[in-house]
Amino acid sequence: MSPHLATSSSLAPFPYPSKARPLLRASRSTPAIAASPAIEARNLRFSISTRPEGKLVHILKNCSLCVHPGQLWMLLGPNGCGKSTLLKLLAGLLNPTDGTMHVNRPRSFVFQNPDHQVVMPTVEADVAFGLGKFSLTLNEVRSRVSKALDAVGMLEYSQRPIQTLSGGQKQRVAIAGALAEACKVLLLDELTTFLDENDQEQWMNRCILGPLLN
Ligand SMILES: Nc1ncnc2c1ncn2[C@@H]1O[C@H](COP(=O)(O)OP(=O)(O)OP(=O)(O)O)[C@@H](O)[C@H]1O
Repeated sequence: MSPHLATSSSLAPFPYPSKARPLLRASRSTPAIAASPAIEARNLRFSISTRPEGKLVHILKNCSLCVHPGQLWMLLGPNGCGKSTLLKLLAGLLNPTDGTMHVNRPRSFVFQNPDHQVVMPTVEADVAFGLGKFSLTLNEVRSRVSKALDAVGMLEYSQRPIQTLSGGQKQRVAIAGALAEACKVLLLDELTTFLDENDQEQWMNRCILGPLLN
C-alpha cells in the first residue's frame, strides 16, 4: 500500500484522492497556485534489495504529488505504507529507483524521532548548528536562532541542556533548526503525534506557516 496523497482541484489527479485531505491551507496560498510547484514528483518508485536473499522489495510504486508554495499538506496512510520513505526521497536522503522529482531549495527534513536530529548540548547551539554552512555573522546567527526559537515557543529554553527536554520540546527544537535555515520546503515526519487535532492546526499555523510565509 502507498501513502494517500493530499490533493485539490488545482493539482493533477492522484491515485488516492478520496481518502486524502489537506490538514490545512495557508490563507496566502491562493495567489501562489499560479507559481511553479514547490514539490513535484512523478511516478516515484523506491525498491530495496534484501540481504542476504537479494529479494527485491517495492516500498513505493508510481507515487506522484504536486504541492505549491505556501501550502501545507499531509500524507495519510497506515503504518509501514511508505510515508517516511516518500519524505526521505523528497528530502534527498534517499534516491528514487525510478521517477522524477523537483523540490525547491533550501529544503529541510524533521525526523520522526527528534533524538536522530538534535545533536548539540544546548538548545541554542543545536538550532545554530545547521547555520554553519551559510556565511553569516555572529549577530545574524543569533538573530535567526532567537526568531526560530520564538516561533516554536522555545525561546526561554535557549540555554537548556537538550537531554532535559521532553520529546515534543525536542521536536520543536528540530523544527526551529529548519526554520533558522530559512527553508523553502519543510518536510515533517509525524510531527505532532503529541498534540490533538485542534492543537495541531493551531500550532501549525502559528509555528510553521507563519515563519515560512513571512
Ligand atoms: N531499509 C529498509 N529495509 C527493509 N524494509 C524497509 C527499509 N526501510 C523501510 N522499509 C519498509 O518499507 C515500508 C515503509 O516504511 P516507512 O517507514 O516509509 O513507513 P511509514 O508509512 O512511514 O510507517 P509509520 O506510519 O509506521 O511511520 C515498511 O514496510 C518498512 O518496513
